Amino acid sequence: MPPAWRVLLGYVRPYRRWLLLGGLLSLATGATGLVLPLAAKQLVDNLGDDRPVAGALVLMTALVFFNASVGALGTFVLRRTAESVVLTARRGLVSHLLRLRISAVDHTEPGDLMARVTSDTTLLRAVTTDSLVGAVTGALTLLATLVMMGVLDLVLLAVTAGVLGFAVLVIGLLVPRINRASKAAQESVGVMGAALERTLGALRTVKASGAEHREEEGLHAAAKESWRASVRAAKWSALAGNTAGMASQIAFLTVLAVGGARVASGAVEIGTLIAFLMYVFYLMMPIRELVSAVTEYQVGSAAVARIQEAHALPTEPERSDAPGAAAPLPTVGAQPRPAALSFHDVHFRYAPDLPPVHHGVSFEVPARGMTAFVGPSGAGKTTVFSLTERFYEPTEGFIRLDGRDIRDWHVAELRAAIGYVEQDAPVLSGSLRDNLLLGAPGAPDEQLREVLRTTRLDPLVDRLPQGLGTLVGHRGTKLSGGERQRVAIARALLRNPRLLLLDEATSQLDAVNEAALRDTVSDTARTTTVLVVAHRLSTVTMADRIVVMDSGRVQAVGTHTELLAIDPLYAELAATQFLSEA
Ligand SMILES: Nc1ncnc2c1ncn2[C@@H]1O[C@H](COP(=O)(O)OP(=O)(O)OP(=O)(O)O)[C@@H](O)[C@H]1O
Repeated sequence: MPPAWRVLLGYVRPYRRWLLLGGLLSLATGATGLVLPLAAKQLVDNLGDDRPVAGALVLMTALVFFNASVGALGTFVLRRTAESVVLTARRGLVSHLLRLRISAVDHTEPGDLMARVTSDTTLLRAVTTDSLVGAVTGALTLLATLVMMGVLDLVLLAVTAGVLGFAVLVIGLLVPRINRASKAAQESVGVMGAALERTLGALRTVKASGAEHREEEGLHAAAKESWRASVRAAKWSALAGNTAGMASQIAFLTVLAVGGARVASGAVEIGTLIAFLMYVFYLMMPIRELVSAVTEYQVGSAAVARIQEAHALPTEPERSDAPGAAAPLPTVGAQPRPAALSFHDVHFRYAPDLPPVHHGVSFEVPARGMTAFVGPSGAGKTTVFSLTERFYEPTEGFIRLDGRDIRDWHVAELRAAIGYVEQDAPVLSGSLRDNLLLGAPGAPDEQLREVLRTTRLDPLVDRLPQGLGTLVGHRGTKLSGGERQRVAIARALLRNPRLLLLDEATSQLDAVNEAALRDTVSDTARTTTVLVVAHRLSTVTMADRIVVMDSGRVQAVGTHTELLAIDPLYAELAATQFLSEA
């Protein structure tokens, strides 16, 4: 992984002009601060020599106003740049997360990823202004102040440098501690995000299980851990900040004492000592800036590391000759050609440390018609769909859609050809219309009405006060299980798929709706290739072919009647579901 500063510079690059402007304004503010002591020296000298002081007073007033207004502008420009850096990081991360491989998502916690997008990116704000700009402006101002001090009196400069050198040593010891504590603090925010997501994402189950207290304890413990880590980081940062503050004060007092003696001995004038003391006072600002640059950099680099970790998660493969091409949208209105699907000796495991799920799966599904996949739980039926969608890649063997290896398809093109209804028929929060048009935003109203009729959703839409505009709640909680499934099926049909994958799509429907949907599927199968995974054989007895799977292998293929005669597993499944006589 590249070092944090290089990543940060990458984020900042598009805004370098703004950053430069902000930095210059900060420097201008610092420069006026440097001139002020000279004006004060002039004032004191003039007073001592009984000369007019009006000029020095006007200069000092002008400098104070200039300092305030340019300072405010500089702060605003830097803040704006920092917000832009946060925006760039967030956009980059969100775009990356949306393209993640499903296999990578399987190993992450959505709550932790959310924390990386929201909380970790926010920390870049401070690191941009305080670290990048603060380090440069702070160092330059510090250098300029030291030069001015040297011009005034070298002995007093040596005294100041001695005190500050000691502070730098102490702060150097604290820096690694700040880094470790910051990393732990941000990780604990991620852990808390994951814990929250787990509980709030299944609040009904938590309540039904009477587990509120246990979940509460877990969340409180995660919050406490986050507090503990942040407090540890705050402790080291405060110590570093105050070491710098204390060093400035010690320098001030030492200069006062040594300077007083030098004034008494006539080595320096009183005006010079006052100007020097003002510089020691002004020294505090760049020192604070530098210390905060160092501490914020530790916090920021921990955040950058977490953002980079998320960026390192693998994204989906795209066909090599079409990298980054925009996803083609499904053909609106027109009925596309149905596609054939075939698996050729497909072997697959979800992860290298997990047992294989497919041990050489082969089958051929011609274009058009309905094919059902049946078999015991865990046989690998849903995995057939996941591989067809290219959520995962087979470890051996290959899959063809329409005679073409699916690896030769652009992923977006492949998915545009497939309508997929997942096992738990997810519905996204938003309106019913948003959900239906998720995959086909340009679908004409006529087609939408047609699909609503086929999926028997039209009475629901008529009943709802806001019709298609009705909000369905988080994960569609305001809909019944059957309604959710029908919404998911309608959504898939609106994409005019060439291949429709229905996973347990009818399991939550009542008898009337199930029969209606069976008719819909049969109708669709006349113009499209339909694959159905079903446990209830009643829904698939009329399929053109049934693929029986067991333990990651295809055991038999045939029609319901053929399989009853030739396949003992199918006959057993049918017998347990009272379908043998069908
Ligand atoms: N994302 C995943 N990561 C790891 N293992 C998985 C994953 N998804 C499924 N599996 C495992 O793969 C095997 C096959 O799962 P699959 O969902 O394909 O079976 P299925 O035949 O559809 O079962 P069911 O009828 O119960 O839905 C199971 O043992 C399951 O535990």
